Amino acid sequence: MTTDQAPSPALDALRQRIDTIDAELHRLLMERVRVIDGIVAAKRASGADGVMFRPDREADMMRRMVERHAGTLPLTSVEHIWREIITACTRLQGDFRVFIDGSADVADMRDLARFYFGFSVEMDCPGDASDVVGTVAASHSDLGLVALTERSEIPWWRGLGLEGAQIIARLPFLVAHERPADLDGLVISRPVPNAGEPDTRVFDARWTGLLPGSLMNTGIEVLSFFRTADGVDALLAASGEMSEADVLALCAAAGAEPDVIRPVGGYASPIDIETDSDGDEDFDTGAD
Ligand SMILES: O=C(O)C(=O)C[C@]1(C(=O)O)C=C[C@@H](O)C=C1
Repeated sequence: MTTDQAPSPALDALRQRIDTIDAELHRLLMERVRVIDGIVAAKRASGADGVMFRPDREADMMRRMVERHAGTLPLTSVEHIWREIITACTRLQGDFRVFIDGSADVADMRDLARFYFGFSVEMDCPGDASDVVGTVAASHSDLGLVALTERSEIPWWRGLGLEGAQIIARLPFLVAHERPADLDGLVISRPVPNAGEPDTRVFDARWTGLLPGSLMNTGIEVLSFFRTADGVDALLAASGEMSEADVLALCAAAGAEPDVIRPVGGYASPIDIETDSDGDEDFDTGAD
């Protein structure tokens, strides 16, 4: 049966070309999975266990994908297809679940989890962001997804630490004004074996007094903050090149003097796909 009233030889030829491309894509996917078998063996030989995600490697791959992309296929569609593939390839290395933050909008949170971790990953909602952190810390290789809000109802990041659950990625990775699955979120995991240096480091910082507006002018980003009775608990992001002492000094210069500052993870810098280095808008995100 054909869906076109008057199929033309030209249309037939184009469909044959599509069939050839689809068969080749499928063949390459199966070949990719055979390579993953080798990656599993290499990771085992190097003693890596637990979390199989390698966020720095994923970020590198995605950056190259953005650079080589051309044509009318929305970049976020390529991203989504690739996310499905990479999650399937990760699950072949060891099963994991994604624990989602129940304090965020459920539909937005599920969209975000599905977009980045695929349709077959098992999801669970243990409670709010603090419960996600605690559940991930107690797990072997599960991931957590926490929504990022400017002002937080709870200082959920207090449960993070470099030995337990920590921040490993920031979402969305491809930034555009309008895009699918656009909830701001952080991916939480137990330590990633042999992880490289992140572009951005994240700190739990606490001080007495107000949140100085000038803190943002120092190059430090306040990812989220919680007001305590006499001060502020903040989740701060700073360039990966800055040391803890640098961050402390910048905070002090802005008028906040943290009595606690702890590294709680880091992430690869998201890519703005609407503005390239020349300031041109040249990527189609699929937004209306
Ligand atoms: O390169 C790896 O370490 C892999 O596990 C492979 C792979 C992939 O499918 O490309 C899968 C998961 C990681 O997060 C990064 C990449």
